[in-house]
Amino acid sequence: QQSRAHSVAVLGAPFSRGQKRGGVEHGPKVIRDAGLIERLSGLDYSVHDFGDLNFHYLEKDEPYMDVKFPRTVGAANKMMCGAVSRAVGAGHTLVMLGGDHSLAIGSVAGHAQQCPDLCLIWVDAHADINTPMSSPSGNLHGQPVAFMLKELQEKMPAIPGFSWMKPFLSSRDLVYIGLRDVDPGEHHILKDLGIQYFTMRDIDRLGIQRVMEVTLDHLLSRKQRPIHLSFDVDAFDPSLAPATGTPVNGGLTYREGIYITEEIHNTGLLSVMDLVEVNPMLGASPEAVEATASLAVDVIASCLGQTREGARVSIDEIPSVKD
Ligand SMILES: N[C@@H](CSCCS(N)(=O)=O)C(=O)O
Ligand SMILES: [Mn+2]
Ligand SMILES: [Mn+2]
Ligand SMILES: [Mn+2]
Repeated sequence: QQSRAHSVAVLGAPFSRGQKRGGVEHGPKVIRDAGLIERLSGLDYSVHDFGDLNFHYLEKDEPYMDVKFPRTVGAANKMMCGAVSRAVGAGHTLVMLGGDHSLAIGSVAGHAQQCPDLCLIWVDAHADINTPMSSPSGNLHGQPVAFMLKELQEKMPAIPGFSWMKPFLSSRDLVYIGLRDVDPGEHHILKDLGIQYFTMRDIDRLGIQRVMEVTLDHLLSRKQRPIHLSFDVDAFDPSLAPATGTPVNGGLTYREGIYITEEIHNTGLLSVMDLVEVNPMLGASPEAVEATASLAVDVIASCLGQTREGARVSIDEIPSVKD
């Protein structure tokens, strides 16, 4: 048996109140049903399935400054923060299964409690960096990054449910890949803060190999540090990942997405990853749901060392060809 060099923990986060479309709370189940644990068990990790967090949807949770379900989302992220901090503190590489992208607030905050020098790679069609004032929808799954950034602190009102956290991330420690649907307020923030981002146009111009080279150089050349990958399945083209809440045409190809995750694996620095926004109720057919969930499993497995060239095994592990 290969040495189990690392330990990976899987944590389900069945949560949907960062947006309005029901079903994304079933994301963890369909990703597990697509064989996630089995696939990870075949890699060089010991796999611990922590099951699903049990979130409470508060009955009374009136909008605040048009922000929807602030107290429910805030409480969910406080729970998420504690769970992620404990898992990383126990030495696990962590895979968080969403659930909507508002959960990244707690996931990255919990990771930062253990690894304050972490860097964040956000793979998404969207920037998810609206403030409560700039958000066109009031949905908190479009705002998580704004809650993390120290440079936005004076622009962020005190939202009920979020008094437990303080911004912890510097904008230089964040890179976006896959953007193609950015709101005006978000674009202003990206430019104002000088955040490094690669849109789908940049990927068309530079190619994914160069995008990853620049991304990893930007984040790691000064200092090697833990990587948090927050991967929204809607980064992929909707033809590949149809079962998601905010699909946008012209997304990542399968090969681009897998190249991103292979390069992140090869740094040896991946510490926490989120795989969010799989919504099985939004697939037009069972096949569409299965395709989206199976893609999520491929992305996670590739982050954790599954390769397209095959795994290195000792010769005596290869079943001899029976004559
Ligand atoms: N920018 C829009 C859409 S945000 C889409 C959120 S996600 N997590 O990327 O699906 C908004 O803020 O409502
Ligand atoms: Mn998105
Ligand atoms: Mn997102
Ligand atoms: Mn989405």
